[in-house]
Amino acid sequence: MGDRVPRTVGGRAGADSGPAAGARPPVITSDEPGSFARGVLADRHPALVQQVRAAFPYGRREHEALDALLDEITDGAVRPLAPEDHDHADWAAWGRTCFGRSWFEVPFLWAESYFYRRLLGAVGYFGSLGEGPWRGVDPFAPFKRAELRGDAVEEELRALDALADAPAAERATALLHASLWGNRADLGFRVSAPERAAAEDVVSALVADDSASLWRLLPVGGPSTVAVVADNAGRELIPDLVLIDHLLAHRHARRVVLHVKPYPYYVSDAMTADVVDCLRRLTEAPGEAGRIGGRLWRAMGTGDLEVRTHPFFCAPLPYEEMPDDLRGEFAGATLTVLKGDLNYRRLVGDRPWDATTPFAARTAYFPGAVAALRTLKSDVVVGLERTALDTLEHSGAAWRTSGTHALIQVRA
Ligand SMILES: O=P(O)(O)OC[C@H]1O[C@](O)(CO)[C@@H](O)[C@@H]1O
Repeated sequence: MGDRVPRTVGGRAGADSGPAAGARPPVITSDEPGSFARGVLADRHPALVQQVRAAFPYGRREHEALDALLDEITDGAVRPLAPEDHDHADWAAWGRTCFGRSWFEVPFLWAESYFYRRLLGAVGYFGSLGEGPWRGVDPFAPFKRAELRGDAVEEELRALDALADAPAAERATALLHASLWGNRADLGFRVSAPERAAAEDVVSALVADDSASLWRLLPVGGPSTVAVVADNAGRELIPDLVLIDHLLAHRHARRVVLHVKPYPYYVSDAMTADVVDCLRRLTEAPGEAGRIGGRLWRAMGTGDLEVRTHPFFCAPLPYEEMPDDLRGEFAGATLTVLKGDLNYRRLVGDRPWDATTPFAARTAYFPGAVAALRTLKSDVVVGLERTALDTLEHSGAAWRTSGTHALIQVRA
């Protein structure tokens, strides 16, 4: 990993120092029985190891490494990367306070992020000493591919025809909501919680909706550059791309920069290869979807749409600790849109905040206007009205983690 990702702050992954640390609740860990975080580490991660193992004809070396990882994440202590690993120094700094401890005791966000790094290592994604037959083979590609070819995507693409002639404002709202709810289609979320995936049938609700502020920041014909920090590929990235096309075609933005992950992460997170797959899926579709795909393909060629990546997107750190080059990048955007649950946790901090803490206060450090589009799939949330919060808390539903609720929050 590059030197552009801060290393000196690594200790903070396990501690509570840093700017304005005073009033912060402690970072979430996974040691509380029955907690959401514990379920992810105790159930979801082991299930994912087995799914990846079953999806490829890996050799003995990869199977042994997966066995060792499974033992470590269920019963063992967190082990560091091997000294010869390309990113050993980064993780040595970020994990300084975590190695040797139980996976359940260290910060949840750190443990998840490091789990994905270790899983990639076990299946040889980074090769050994720059070599290796499984180098660069995305272990999650079969799941992403199946989703992209599935009936749900087919139907969603067909539905674009009906929207093509809708008034611009109606279309804008529909596409913003499609991008928002696309975040519920997250393959990691489905690994051990099919009952949650079935929550698609449940009537969904917005717990905060600052969409009017979002559109105010992007007046038609303005010189705006919009940064979109993508989350999942497939069923989320397709509506993200359709929204981006709308921003460009209706002149809400002159330019869009789409930020993706540099390597496979949290199962279905989008990388450049996934953007290409989605664009192909769009261009090969009939009707409006195909036209949108064609426009986006051309926008890539002219630079109106640019795809970028940065090692920080796979770092176990909050955005508050982003490196200067990324800070500069976001500072230059009219608006940065962060998609998804993990980006939200990294944006506001992975801590059990009082849910009425103002979103603007938690994101004041962010360089420029920022919007979060997220379905709620973990405990962290801020920016709620007291009455809305009380109603949710009294509902008895798992509204924070089940993906049935969503939010659009904006800090101008
Ligand atoms: O794809 P998203 O929306 O970032 O969601 C990923 C989420 O999945 C989990 O890994 C498990 O639910 C969360 O910890 C994380 O926030």
